[in-house]
Amino acid sequence: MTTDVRVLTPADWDEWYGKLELAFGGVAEPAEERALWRDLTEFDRSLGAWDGEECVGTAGAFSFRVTVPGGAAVQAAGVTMVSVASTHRRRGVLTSMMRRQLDDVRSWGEPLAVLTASEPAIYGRFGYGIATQQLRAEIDTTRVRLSVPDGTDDVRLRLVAPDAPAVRDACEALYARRVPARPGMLERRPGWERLPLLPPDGGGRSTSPLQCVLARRDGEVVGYARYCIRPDWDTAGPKGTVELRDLEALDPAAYAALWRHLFDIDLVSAVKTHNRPVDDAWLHLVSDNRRCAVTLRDSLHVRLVDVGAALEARTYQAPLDVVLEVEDSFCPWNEGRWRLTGDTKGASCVRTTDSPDVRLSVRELGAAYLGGVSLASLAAAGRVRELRRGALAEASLGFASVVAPWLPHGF
Ligand SMILES: CC(=O)SCCNC(=O)CCNC(=O)[C@H](O)C(C)(C)COP(=O)(O)OP(=O)(O)OC[C@H]1O[C@@H](n2cnc3c(N)ncnc32)[C@H](O)[C@@H]1OP(=O)(O)O
Repeated sequence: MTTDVRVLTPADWDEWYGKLELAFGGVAEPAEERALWRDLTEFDRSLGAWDGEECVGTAGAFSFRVTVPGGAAVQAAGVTMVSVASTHRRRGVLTSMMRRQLDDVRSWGEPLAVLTASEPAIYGRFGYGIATQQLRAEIDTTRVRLSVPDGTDDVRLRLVAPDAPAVRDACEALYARRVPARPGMLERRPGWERLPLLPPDGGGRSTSPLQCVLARRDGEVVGYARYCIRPDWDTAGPKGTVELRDLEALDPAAYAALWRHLFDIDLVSAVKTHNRPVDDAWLHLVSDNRRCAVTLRDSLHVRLVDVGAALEARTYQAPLDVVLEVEDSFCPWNEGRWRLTGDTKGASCVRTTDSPDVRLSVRELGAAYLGGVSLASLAAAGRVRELRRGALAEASLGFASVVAPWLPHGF
């Protein structure tokens, strides 16, 4: 079998996207969501694998800018919409698309590729490491109490229509202010503001439409939460759930006021959240974390496409001067020794022939890159080797991030 991997044209999008849907089980997406993904598709960055006239593989790449430790926004290819037809699986079609895509990303001068995986086992072989986790929780609000900080009562909350242009713009402006504060967050380019406004549950009738509460202090918007309500009843009475989509706030009082609102809604007994940072502050406001059913799941996978540029683009929490010996069989241009020096102000990462201090593969570098996975813990798993005593601690401290990296939404 020979497949031809080529750039997607608008005329082929319907077949291409149909094949993607089929590979994910064949349940058609709601029309609004499908239309959004079509509008967001960057055709010249998307690939199809063709067996004659038939599309048998898909892979897209959005143009993202992702926050890295230190607050810079770094260009990244947001790898997405990857699939191979069930008739053509396990014959190397994905591998050929990943080969072409990473070569393309390199030629575009983007130091990073990032993705979220349908299954975490797929992408390590291509040099992606799991860099962020998402925290999921189902909080029993009949038993768990919140302690809120001073000033919470000064925050005024209003229920508003989430898609009213002024509301949407206020939420986007606040989101944009939050982006540099946390590694892993994505700048939202025009069009992407539609993503958090998609109807919950595909517009089905088992949940409420999306609701939005805006937090204001002295007239200024200081936070927002968007959620829906899934009502439920049993013989004992109401037991609905608040399903939180997103929540951003500029300060602790606004943040606490929004969470208190979610806890206080009548006729519900749980707040469910499927994607929060692992260091989210509500974990310290609750009276009983055992009744919050917290779980973690892998989220953003990071691939350093240009090791030197990527490591220079971020800052380091503690001064470091280490020689990294990098293995990268899939992108051999990264292989070899790199001297990384840096601190909180900036960094340099250049080729060297000096003796290596730490040996690791590009996958481990990707995992550690945003500061949420410690090089020391990877070393404890045998995935990073310390070759100079003290170098591992130096590198681990330097790479760590003060706030946990987090990807706020899928793509
Ligand atoms: C970023 C995103 O869009 S994530 C979405 C990914 N897509 C899906 O999950 C949709 C359903 N699945 C599929 O479409 C396909 O099975 C894919 C894309 C996951 C894999 O495509 P294939 O063409 O079969 O992969 P390919 O033949 O190139 O496999 C390369 C290697 O990956 C391995 N591999 C492929 N899929 C998986 C998997 N799901 N889990 C673990 N290993 C896998 C193969 O065994 C092979 O290993 P080897 O090199 O040791 O022999």
